Amino acid sequence: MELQYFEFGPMKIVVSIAVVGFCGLLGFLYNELVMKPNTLREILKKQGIDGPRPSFLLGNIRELMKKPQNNNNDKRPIFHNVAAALYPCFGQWKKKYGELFVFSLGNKQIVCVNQADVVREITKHISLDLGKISTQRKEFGPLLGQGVLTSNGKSWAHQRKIIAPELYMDKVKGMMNLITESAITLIKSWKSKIEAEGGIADIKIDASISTFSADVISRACFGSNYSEGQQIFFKLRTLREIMSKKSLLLKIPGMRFLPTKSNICVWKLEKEIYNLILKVVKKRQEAAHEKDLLQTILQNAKRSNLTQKAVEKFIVDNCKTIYLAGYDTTAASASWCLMFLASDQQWQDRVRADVLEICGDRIPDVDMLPKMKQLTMVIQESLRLYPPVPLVTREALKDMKFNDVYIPKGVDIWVTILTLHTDPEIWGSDAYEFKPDRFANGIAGACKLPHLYMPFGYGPRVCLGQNLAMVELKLLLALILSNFSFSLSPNYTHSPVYRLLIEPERGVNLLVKNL
Ligand code: HEM
Repeated sequence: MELQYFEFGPMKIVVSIAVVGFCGLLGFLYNELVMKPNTLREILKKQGIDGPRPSFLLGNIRELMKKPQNNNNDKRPIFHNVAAALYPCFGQWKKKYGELFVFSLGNKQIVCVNQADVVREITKHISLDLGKISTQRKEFGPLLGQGVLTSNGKSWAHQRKIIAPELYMDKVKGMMNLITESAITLIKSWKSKIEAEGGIADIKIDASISTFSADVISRACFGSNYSEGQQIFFKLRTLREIMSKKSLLLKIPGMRFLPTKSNICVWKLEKEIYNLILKVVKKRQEAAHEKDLLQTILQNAKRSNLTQKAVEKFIVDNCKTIYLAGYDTTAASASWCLMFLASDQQWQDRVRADVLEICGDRIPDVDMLPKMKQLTMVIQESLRLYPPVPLVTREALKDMKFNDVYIPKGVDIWVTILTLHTDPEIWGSDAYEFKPDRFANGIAGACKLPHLYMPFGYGPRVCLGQNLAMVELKLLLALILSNFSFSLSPNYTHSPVYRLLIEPERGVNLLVKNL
């Protein structure tokens, strides 16, 4: 037999590397998209946790995208079953597969939990093994970075320890003057509109509410003002809107560098936000300033042994988190509260009477806000029906057990706040109605299982800004109620939409007049 020698020229080396690389890629994709998801599904299925069959690559994305047929121009009655309007598939899956079911998004297996005892165990869990969506998941990277909202383990604990004290109630009390000034600017702008329109103005309130909440975050946390932070907020909102539509596509390497339909490139937007935040930081470093959140973040970054680039990233990611987490959430909540008060004249009168009794003609201060019980009830009810963050996610970073349910490492857990907040079994047959009275005896008196009311999330990762958010909401609403009376404008179209937050897609139009 003759031996044949195989000569390796440069071309053959390149081809061999390409073939080996291609086979490796196929193997990797097969493992990620078929083997791993199937193994996890089998483990869950053995415990009776079943769910809709995933389609290859995209999982159940097609079902999630299906919306009930509706024409947004229709003037339909306002109906508060937001979950059914946004994601009918969740209701169908729950009906078919029970309180715990699994579905897929790409290679991710997600267990949706509606079972009260399992939710309780999850909310009580404090170990670092139950993390947030993993930082390795690049699709959310441009928006959230690796700040306190998305990091896990010791890195999260370190960041939370730095940021949390800056948003404790005693610090928020110190922000009252700033918040009041921002709210008064809004009141003045509405008064000018009313005057210009001859005594009654049709106001699309969203822009002014957003400016208020952006101004508060900029001034209270970053010592700048809205006009300086305006570009950052605008670009972050654009990025959030893109991410809410394209998060799965952005998993594909290279997608961040391609322009989207509206000709915006995610990578460029991310870079611009990065540079804008660094500009605010640089300005701060040049000028001495009183201690606020930005100052605390800067001091801690300086003290660390990180490289210059890592220090910058630490600062930018955490500033981005606070700008993002604290801005649109509060604005959306205020808009929904005003929508409810405008559509229910009795409640508007009742809350106003309460506010006026407490404040008279004075501007509300820190001691007055806790006394506004009727207003608190309206905010709580609005956050129940329209929680701006409709689901809270976790990832099992290790194999975990909640009651008898075994969740293998790598599976995501979704607690869908929106469905828990409107479950007739928990809230009664009037679960979809606006009835703030249910909170007359606090959350414990409002429903059978109070731990399932969680507009600010739960456990060790509960919202850091809830004190600030409640003070902002109360102060703004109290000032609006004591200056104006208002009703829904004929131009209002009820249009809740999910863009990582539940917000009114077409805004909220009110007819406003001076009291
Ligand atoms: C009405 C307004 C707000 C709502 C409904 C809201 C809701 C939430 C929810 C549901 C979470 C997730 C909690 C979890 O995973 O269990 C969260 C986290 C967070 N929120 Fe808020 N939030 C609001 C306002 C704010 C404000 C004003 C700030 C800051 C100024 C803020 C900062 C944060 C931060 C930093 C986290 C991450 C906490 C962590 O992972 O350790 N939020 N928020």
